[in-house]
Amino acid sequence: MLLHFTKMHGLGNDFMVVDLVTQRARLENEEIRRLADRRFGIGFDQLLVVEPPRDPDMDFRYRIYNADGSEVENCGNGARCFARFVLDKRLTHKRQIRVETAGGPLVLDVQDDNQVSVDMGAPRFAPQALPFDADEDLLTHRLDVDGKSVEISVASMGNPHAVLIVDNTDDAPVEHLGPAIEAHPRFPRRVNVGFMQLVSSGEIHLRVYERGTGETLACGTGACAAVACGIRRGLLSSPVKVHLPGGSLQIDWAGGESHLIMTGPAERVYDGRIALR
Ligand SMILES: N[C@@H](CCC[C@H](N)C(=O)O)C(=O)O
Repeated sequence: MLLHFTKMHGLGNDFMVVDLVTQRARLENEEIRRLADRRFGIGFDQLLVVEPPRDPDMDFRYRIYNADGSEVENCGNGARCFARFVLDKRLTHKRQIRVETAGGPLVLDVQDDNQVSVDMGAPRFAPQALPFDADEDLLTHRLDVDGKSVEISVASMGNPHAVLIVDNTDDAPVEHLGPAIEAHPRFPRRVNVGFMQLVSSGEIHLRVYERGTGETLACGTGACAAVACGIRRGLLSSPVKVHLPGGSLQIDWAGGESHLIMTGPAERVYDGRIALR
């Protein structure tokens, strides 16, 4: 069968977006890995699937798969592309869209300048929220990696994040520490790893080694987690501009149980069809 899809990106974090409201398909793990391959397939960091909601108070169900085929709880850059996609494909006329994800509900707001703001919910720092093997909810934790002790903060944005502060993201040890922390036994469901350089109380540089994908040009939930950890530690104050290799996002967060708002662009690249095996 031929599956219609749209290739999109949010700051270079790229997606294959598939409408399973008007099409039928079974996308198994092996098929997703084949489609994600940048030489033998379409190539993407995440596959985003639009499904009808199971909860009548929601507009859609938003499902997310990493390039390695694993299904995950949340994707921030993907959420902005999801909103553009359902409007462009006329699956809704609403500019405020409520979606259910495996990590909880999200509210997506498409603005007049085509920027999309996403209510990402409240960050959670308790180790069991990720999960992370630690006795207490601390601002920072020590983690032994390859015989060295590194300082991390942890946060869940529906999906799990570890955040390290580095002097300069340009020469941060992303390729070495990223995979080692992603697969660290204290993170039983693996983790996304952010490397944050503080520029001022309202500006950071960030690189993210994503669980199930590797380093991407931008990670929306990673930006939210880094800002939440920075504000909680008293190092940042809202709003914070986050500069990622693919571009910049704005994150607003008043702290505590308040919801974090992420604002940034969402771009369509092309529409296509591909034969499924
Ligand atoms: N690119 C994303 C995050 C995608 C999921 C992540 N790799 C995970 O496994 O949790 C974003 O923009 O948030």
